[in-house]
Amino acid sequence: MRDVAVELGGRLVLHGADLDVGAGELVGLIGPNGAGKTTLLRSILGLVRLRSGEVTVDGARGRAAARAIGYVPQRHEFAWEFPISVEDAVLSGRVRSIGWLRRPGVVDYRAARAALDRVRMSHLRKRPVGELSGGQRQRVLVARALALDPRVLLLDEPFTGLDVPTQELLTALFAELAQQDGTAVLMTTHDLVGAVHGCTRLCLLNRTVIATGTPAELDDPALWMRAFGIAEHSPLLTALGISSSPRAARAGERS
Ligand SMILES: Nc1ncnc2c1ncn2[C@@H]1O[C@H](COP(=O)(O)OP(=O)(O)OP(=O)(O)O)[C@@H](O)[C@H]1O
Repeated sequence: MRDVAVELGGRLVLHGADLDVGAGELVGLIGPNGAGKTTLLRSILGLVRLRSGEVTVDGARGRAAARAIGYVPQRHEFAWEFPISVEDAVLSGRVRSIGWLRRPGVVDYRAARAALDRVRMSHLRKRPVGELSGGQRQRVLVARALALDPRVLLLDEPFTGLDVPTQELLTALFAELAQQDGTAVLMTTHDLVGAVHGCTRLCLLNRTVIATGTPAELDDPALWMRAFGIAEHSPLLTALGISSSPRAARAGERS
């Protein structure tokens, strides 16, 4: 993503945003409410018009770029009242490959089962999606995104409202997808402590990219204060284990 600006409702919600996510990386996209995290993901998916700048995914631009991407939206964005089974919901993630009017074939069912296995949901594959708990729904959305074996995985707040075992299951899965499968994973989250411990790299966003770097490289309170608008002695810095004396070296900081 190079110098991306997005205007929504007449307001500039993202400007000058530069970000690279490489194969095998698990990048945490973090920032306060309204920072533009979802908008940034949507701009990668080609769902919002860029006012300026460009996004390329695996060499492709615009909607063509979306072919390489598996997307997990926020849970409330999916139509859970739709009368379909878990398996059908996951198969809907393969619609680009199956085609809208075709019936899924053996290959499609096999891929859906494999994706459900990865989130430990195979035993519920015949269950109507409307009967699932919040954590089970989240796992279905992840399986749906994995059904086409994407090279890039975009996750919008995947941990919201999940219990600790489900969080741990998904955290391990995202790490495995990055490290073993070489998937490029970009995830928005408000679980900052989890992001610091689980991500290979972080991107601090507040309408623009404030800084990117490994958690160790972002050990500078000034960056977090700028991104989150917090004070020098905020408990957040203590919780993240970031000392309150600014460092001279500011890895990846933009002027
Ligand atoms: N369709 C829209 N029309 C106008 N403004 C919008 C639209 N969608 C989002 N915005 C505005 O864009 C800004 C960024 O929103 P976005 O949802 O990307 O933030 P976010 O970082 O994901 O926030 P949160 O952490 O609260 O989910 C916000 O000020 C929001 O009000």
